Amino acid sequence: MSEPLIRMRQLRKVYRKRNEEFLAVSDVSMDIHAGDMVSLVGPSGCGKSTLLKILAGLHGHDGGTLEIGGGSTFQPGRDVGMVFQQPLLLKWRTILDNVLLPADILGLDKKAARARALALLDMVGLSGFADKLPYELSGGMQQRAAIARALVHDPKLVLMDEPFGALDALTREKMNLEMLRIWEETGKTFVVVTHSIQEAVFLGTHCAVLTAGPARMADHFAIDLPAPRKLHLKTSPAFGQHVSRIYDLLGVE
Ligand SMILES: Nc1ncnc2c1ncn2[C@@H]1O[C@H](COP(=O)(O)OP(=O)(O)OP(=O)(O)O)[C@@H](O)[C@H]1O
Repeated sequence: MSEPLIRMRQLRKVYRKRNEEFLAVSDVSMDIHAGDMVSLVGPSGCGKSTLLKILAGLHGHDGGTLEIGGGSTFQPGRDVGMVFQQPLLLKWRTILDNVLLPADILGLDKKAARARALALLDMVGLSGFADKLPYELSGGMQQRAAIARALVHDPKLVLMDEPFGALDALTREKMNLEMLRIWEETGKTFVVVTHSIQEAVFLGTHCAVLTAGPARMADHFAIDLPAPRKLHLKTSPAFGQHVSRIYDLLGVE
């Protein structure tokens, strides 16, 4: 098998404030290969966002090893796209200009970036909305614009922190399907944090389960459900078995 895009071994993160120490992430070990869709699931406070921030280069780590790039150079600013729980669109910029923001910051060729942004807006189903302002779009549409923004500079790795947590249940299910389609079309590596065990199983080719108190990585396993995944898959015994496995790991009866 090819070298993983990300290799973590006994990764550990301690937050320090004056004399206090708080172990936020303990002994996380896993390989993530290019093209994987990895879901990170676990209870509130177990260190999911911390792990994402380490992968994004926003935080360092205190122990263990992290190798990103699979042998080639990897610059977090250039090679990572981020999606957050809220779309965080700039309200005075049009949707197109919001999507172009990373390209502007990185100083990419304007003409090529604009063409790519328009193609991405088309891919996320917002082709008629390039000139609108964020307030003219629904929450789900804004989050789709945020996904296009995360892809505009053609990153190798897309990190998503609870991307659909603020959406209603039905929109969230639709966005799950959209996201799987976008992931398949782009062929990129996605790491997605979620509180939802069902969402973790539905989206992931692999799932990492983290537990709190103490923070640790409980398991990391492949989710070998058939593609393309449709919502009815959630009623299948195989889907239920993966969900049960995560319930057991999290100690939920
Ligand atoms: N900058 C910080 N300084 C000190 N402690 C922090 C900091 N950021 C997070 N923590 C603590 O580290 C632990 C893990 O936080 P983190 O945000 O990674 O958890 P999470 O699993 O993403 O939680 P949630 O699902 O609620 O967003 C929490 O107990 C949190 O209080």
